[in-house]
Amino acid sequence: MGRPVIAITAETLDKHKDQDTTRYYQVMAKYVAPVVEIMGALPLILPPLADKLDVETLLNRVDGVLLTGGVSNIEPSHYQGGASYEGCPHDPNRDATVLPLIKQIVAKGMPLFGICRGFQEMNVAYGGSLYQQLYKEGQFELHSTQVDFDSPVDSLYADVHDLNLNPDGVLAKLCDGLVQRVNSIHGQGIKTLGTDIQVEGTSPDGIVEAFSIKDAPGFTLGVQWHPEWKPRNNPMYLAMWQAFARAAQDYANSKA
Ligand SMILES: N[C@@H](CCC(=O)NCCCC(=O)O)C(=O)O
Repeated sequence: MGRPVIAITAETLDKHKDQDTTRYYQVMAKYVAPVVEIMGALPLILPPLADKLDVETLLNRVDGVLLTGGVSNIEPSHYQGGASYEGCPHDPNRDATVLPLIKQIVAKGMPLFGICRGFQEMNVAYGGSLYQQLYKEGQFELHSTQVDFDSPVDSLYADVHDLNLNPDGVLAKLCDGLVQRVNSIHGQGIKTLGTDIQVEGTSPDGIVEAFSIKDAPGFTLGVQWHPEWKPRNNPMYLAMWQAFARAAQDYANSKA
Protein backbone atom coordinates (compact mmCIF):
# COMPACT_ATOMS: atom_id res chain seq x y z
CA MET A 1 0.00 0.00 0.00
CA GLY A 2 1.23 3.53 -0.77
CA ARG A 3 1.90 6.18 1.82
CA PRO A 4 -1.00 8.54 2.53
CA VAL A 5 -0.84 12.08 1.18
CA ILE A 6 -1.69 14.79 3.72
CA ALA A 7 -2.68 18.29 2.61
CA ILE A 8 -1.33 20.92 5.02
CA THR A 9 -2.94 24.35 4.93
CA ALA A 10 -0.63 27.30 4.28
CA GLU A 11 -1.11 30.94 5.18
CA THR A 12 -0.48 34.12 3.25
CA LEU A 13 2.49 36.32 4.02
CA ASP A 14 2.63 39.57 2.05
CA LYS A 15 6.09 41.11 2.12
CA HIS A 16 4.65 44.30 0.66
CA LYS A 17 1.06 45.35 1.22
CA ASP A 18 -1.15 45.14 -1.90
CA GLN A 19 1.70 43.57 -3.92
CA ASP A 20 0.96 39.96 -4.58
CA THR A 21 4.22 39.64 -6.56
CA THR A 22 6.05 39.43 -3.22
CA ARG A 23 3.53 37.12 -1.58
CA TYR A 24 4.56 33.92 0.20
CA TYR A 25 2.41 30.91 1.02
CA GLN A 26 4.01 29.54 4.14
CA VAL A 27 3.78 26.68 6.61
CA MET A 28 5.86 26.37 9.75
CA ALA A 29 8.13 23.34 9.60
CA LYS A 30 6.79 22.06 12.93
CA TYR A 31 3.49 21.16 11.20
CA VAL A 32 5.22 19.25 8.40
CA ALA A 33 7.60 17.32 10.67
CA PRO A 34 5.05 15.04 12.41
CA VAL A 35 3.31 14.35 9.10
CA VAL A 36 6.57 12.98 7.73
CA GLU A 37 8.28 11.65 10.84
CA ILE A 38 5.38 10.21 12.85
CA MET A 39 2.74 9.57 10.19
CA GLY A 40 5.19 8.43 7.48
CA ALA A 41 3.00 10.35 5.04
CA LEU A 42 3.75 12.57 2.05
CA PRO A 43 3.06 16.25 2.88
CA LEU A 44 1.38 18.42 0.30
CA ILE A 45 1.40 22.14 1.10
CA LEU A 46 -2.00 23.59 0.25
CA PRO A 47 -1.76 27.24 -0.85
CA PRO A 48 -4.67 29.51 0.10
CA LEU A 49 -5.86 30.06 -3.46
CA ALA A 50 -9.56 30.48 -2.64
CA ASP A 51 -11.72 29.93 -5.74
CA LYS A 52 -8.64 29.24 -7.90
CA LEU A 53 -8.14 25.96 -6.06
CA ASP A 54 -9.45 22.85 -7.84
CA VAL A 55 -11.18 21.36 -4.82
CA GLU A 56 -12.48 18.26 -6.60
CA THR A 57 -9.00 17.22 -7.72
CA LEU A 58 -7.59 17.98 -4.30
CA LEU A 59 -10.17 15.88 -2.48
CA ASN A 60 -9.67 12.98 -4.86
CA ARG A 61 -5.88 12.99 -4.48
CA VAL A 62 -5.26 13.39 -0.75
CA ASP A 63 -5.93 11.05 2.17
CA GLY A 64 -6.18 13.53 5.00
CA VAL A 65 -6.08 17.24 5.75
CA LEU A 66 -4.15 19.05 8.47
CA LEU A 67 -5.47 22.52 9.32
CA THR A 68 -2.51 24.37 10.80
CA GLY A 69 -2.30 27.10 13.40
CA GLY A 70 -1.66 30.67 12.35
CA VAL A 71 -1.09 34.11 13.79
CA SER A 72 -3.93 35.60 11.72
CA ASN A 73 -7.52 35.45 12.94
CA ILE A 74 -10.63 34.39 11.06
CA GLU A 75 -12.54 37.44 9.84
CA PRO A 76 -15.45 37.83 12.30
CA SER A 77 -17.91 38.32 9.42
CA HIS A 78 -17.71 34.50 9.02
CA TYR A 79 -19.37 34.05 12.41
CA GLN A 80 -21.49 37.19 12.73
CA GLY A 81 -18.88 38.48 15.18
CA GLY A 82 -19.19 42.20 14.49
CA ALA A 83 -16.24 44.38 13.53
CA SER A 84 -12.64 43.24 13.99
CA TYR A 85 -10.67 44.83 16.76
CA GLU A 86 -8.18 47.43 15.57
CA GLY A 87 -4.98 45.93 14.20
CA CYS A 88 -6.36 42.38 14.14
CA PRO A 89 -4.32 40.30 11.64
CA HIS A 90 -6.41 38.53 8.99
CA ASP A 91 -5.83 36.18 6.08
CA PRO A 92 -8.91 36.41 3.85
CA ASN A 93 -7.36 34.03 1.28
CA ARG A 94 -6.99 31.38 3.91
CA ASP A 95 -10.55 31.90 5.20
CA ALA A 96 -11.92 31.67 1.67
CA THR A 97 -9.94 28.48 0.98
CA VAL A 98 -10.35 26.55 4.19
CA LEU A 99 -13.80 27.39 5.55
CA PRO A 100 -15.75 26.01 2.54
CA LEU A 101 -13.55 22.88 2.43
CA ILE A 102 -14.13 21.61 5.92
CA LYS A 103 -17.61 20.13 5.60
CA GLN A 104 -16.67 18.57 2.26
CA ILE A 105 -13.69 16.81 3.84
CA VAL A 106 -15.83 15.49 6.68
CA ALA A 107 -18.64 14.37 4.35
CA LYS A 108 -16.14 12.28 2.33
CA GLY A 109 -15.01 10.49 5.48
CA MET A 110 -11.51 11.88 4.92
CA PRO A 111 -9.47 12.26 8.12
CA LEU A 112 -9.29 15.83 9.36
CA PHE A 113 -7.06 17.22 12.10
CA GLY A 114 -7.34 20.91 13.05
CA ILE A 115 -4.83 22.72 15.26
CA CYS A 116 -5.41 26.13 16.93
CA ARG A 117 -6.50 28.38 14.02
CA GLY A 118 -7.48 25.15 12.26
CA PHE A 119 -9.62 24.12 15.25
CA GLN A 120 -11.27 27.56 15.21
CA GLU A 121 -11.88 27.17 11.46
CA MET A 122 -13.67 23.86 12.08
CA ASN A 123 -15.91 25.45 14.71
CA VAL A 124 -16.76 28.39 12.43
CA ALA A 125 -17.40 26.10 9.45
CA TYR A 126 -20.00 24.31 11.61
CA GLY A 127 -21.70 27.60 12.54
CA GLY A 128 -19.93 28.37 15.82
CA SER A 129 -18.41 31.67 16.93
CA LEU A 130 -15.26 32.94 18.65
CA TYR A 131 -14.24 35.38 21.33
CA GLN A 132 -12.13 37.90 19.43
CA GLN A 133 -9.97 38.77 22.44
CA LEU A 134 -10.18 36.17 25.17
CA TYR A 135 -8.21 38.25 27.67
CA LYS A 136 -10.87 40.97 27.57
CA GLU A 137 -13.43 38.53 29.00
CA GLY A 138 -11.53 38.62 32.30
CA GLN A 139 -12.10 34.97 33.20
CA PHE A 140 -9.72 33.04 30.99
CA GLU A 141 -6.34 33.83 32.52
CA LEU A 142 -5.12 30.28 32.00
CA HIS A 143 -4.53 31.00 28.34
CA SER A 144 -1.61 32.96 26.98
CA THR A 145 -4.11 35.27 25.40
CA GLN A 146 -1.66 38.04 24.54
CA VAL A 147 0.96 35.91 22.89
CA ASP A 148 4.51 37.21 23.09
CA PHE A 149 6.31 35.63 20.16
CA ASP A 150 9.56 37.18 21.36
CA SER A 151 9.67 35.00 24.47
CA PRO A 152 11.97 31.94 24.35
CA VAL A 153 10.27 29.19 22.33
CA ASP A 154 10.53 26.55 25.03
CA SER A 155 8.51 28.74 27.39
CA LEU A 156 6.17 29.91 24.60
CA TYR A 157 5.22 26.30 23.80
CA ALA A 158 5.50 24.86 27.33
CA ASP A 159 2.54 22.91 28.72
CA VAL A 160 0.80 25.43 30.99
CA HIS A 161 -2.65 24.24 31.96
CA ASP A 162 -4.75 21.16 32.55
CA LEU A 163 -7.07 19.64 30.00
CA ASN A 164 -10.10 17.78 31.33
CA LEU A 165 -11.13 15.08 28.90
CA ASN A 166 -14.67 13.95 28.15
CA PRO A 167 -14.62 10.32 29.35
CA ASP A 168 -16.96 9.33 26.51
CA GLY A 169 -14.93 11.02 23.80
CA VAL A 170 -12.51 9.69 21.19
CA LEU A 171 -9.58 11.62 22.65
CA ALA A 172 -9.97 10.04 26.09
CA LYS A 173 -9.67 6.62 24.45
CA LEU A 174 -6.24 7.59 23.14
CA CYS A 175 -5.01 8.77 26.53
CA ASP A 176 -3.87 7.35 29.80
CA GLY A 177 -5.87 9.45 32.29
CA LEU A 178 -8.64 12.00 32.03
CA VAL A 179 -6.52 14.99 33.02
CA GLN A 180 -3.72 15.98 30.68
CA ARG A 181 -1.39 19.00 30.34
CA VAL A 182 -1.34 21.20 27.25
CA ASN A 183 0.38 24.31 25.90
CA SER A 184 -1.54 27.47 24.98
CA ILE A 185 -0.67 30.00 22.25
CA HIS A 186 -3.89 31.69 21.21
CA GLY A 187 -5.64 35.01 21.64
CA GLN A 188 -9.09 33.81 20.56
CA GLY A 189 -11.28 30.94 21.70
CA ILE A 190 -14.62 29.27 21.17
CA LYS A 191 -17.60 31.37 22.27
CA THR A 192 -20.43 29.25 20.90
CA LEU A 193 -20.03 25.74 19.59
CA GLY A 194 -20.98 24.84 16.06
CA THR A 195 -23.66 22.25 15.44
CA ASP A 196 -22.77 18.55 15.37
CA ILE A 197 -19.74 19.10 17.55
CA GLN A 198 -18.84 16.81 20.42
CA VAL A 199 -16.67 18.37 23.10
CA GLU A 200 -13.61 16.20 23.75
CA GLY A 201 -11.88 18.35 26.33
CA THR A 202 -12.07 21.64 28.22
CA SER A 203 -9.67 23.76 30.23
CA PRO A 204 -10.42 24.24 33.95
CA ASP A 205 -11.81 27.74 33.19
CA GLY A 206 -14.33 26.28 30.76
CA ILE A 207 -12.84 26.99 27.33
CA VAL A 208 -13.47 24.20 24.82
CA GLU A 209 -10.02 22.87 23.97
CA ALA A 210 -10.82 19.84 21.83
CA PHE A 211 -13.74 18.49 19.82
CA SER A 212 -14.70 15.98 17.19
CA ILE A 213 -17.56 16.09 14.68
CA LYS A 214 -20.51 13.97 15.82
CA ASP A 215 -21.36 11.06 13.53
CA ALA A 216 -18.60 11.94 11.05
CA PRO A 217 -17.87 8.96 8.79
CA GLY A 218 -14.11 9.38 9.34
CA PHE A 219 -11.57 10.59 11.90
CA THR A 220 -12.07 14.22 12.97
CA LEU A 221 -10.29 16.05 15.74
CA GLY A 222 -9.77 19.72 16.46
CA VAL A 223 -7.60 21.02 19.29
CA GLN A 224 -6.90 24.53 20.56
CA TRP A 225 -3.34 23.72 21.70
CA HIS A 226 -0.25 22.73 19.69
CA PRO A 227 0.36 18.96 19.59
CA GLU A 228 2.90 19.50 16.78
CA TRP A 229 5.29 21.00 19.35
CA LYS A 230 7.74 18.27 20.45
CA PRO A 231 5.07 15.56 20.06
CA ARG A 232 7.33 12.80 21.33
CA ASN A 233 7.61 14.55 24.72
CA ASN A 234 3.88 14.28 25.48
CA PRO A 235 2.21 10.83 25.17
CA MET A 236 -1.18 12.39 24.31
CA TYR A 237 0.30 14.54 21.53
CA LEU A 238 2.02 11.50 20.07
CA ALA A 239 -1.12 9.34 20.35
CA MET A 240 -3.12 11.96 18.41
CA TRP A 241 -0.67 11.94 15.50
CA GLN A 242 -0.62 8.16 15.51
CA ALA A 243 -4.44 8.04 15.42
CA PHE A 244 -4.50 10.51 12.51
CA ALA A 245 -1.85 8.37 10.77
CA ARG A 246 -3.89 5.16 11.15
CA ALA A 247 -7.00 6.90 9.84
CA ALA A 248 -5.15 8.36 6.84
CA GLN A 249 -3.56 5.00 6.00
CA ASP A 250 -6.96 3.26 6.24
CA TYR A 251 -8.45 5.97 4.01
CA ALA A 252 -5.65 5.55 1.44
CA ASN A 253 -6.04 1.76 1.49
CA SER A 254 -9.79 2.04 0.96
CA LYS A 255 -9.16 3.88 -2.34
CA ALA A 256 -6.67 1.30 -3.65
N1 LIG B 1 -4.79 33.39 15.65
C1 LIG B 1 -5.61 32.53 16.45
C2 LIG B 1 -5.08 31.12 16.40
C3 LIG B 1 -3.86 30.93 17.23
C4 LIG B 1 -2.82 30.07 16.54
O1 LIG B 1 -3.08 29.31 15.66
N2 LIG B 1 -1.59 30.28 16.95
C5 LIG B 1 -0.48 29.72 16.26
C6 LIG B 1 0.65 30.63 16.34
C7 LIG B 1 1.79 30.26 15.46
C8 LIG B 1 2.14 28.81 15.52
O2 LIG B 1 2.86 28.38 16.44
O3 LIG B 1 1.72 28.07 14.64
C9 LIG B 1 -5.70 33.02 17.87
O4 LIG B 1 -4.92 33.91 18.24
O5 LIG B 1 -6.51 32.50 18.64
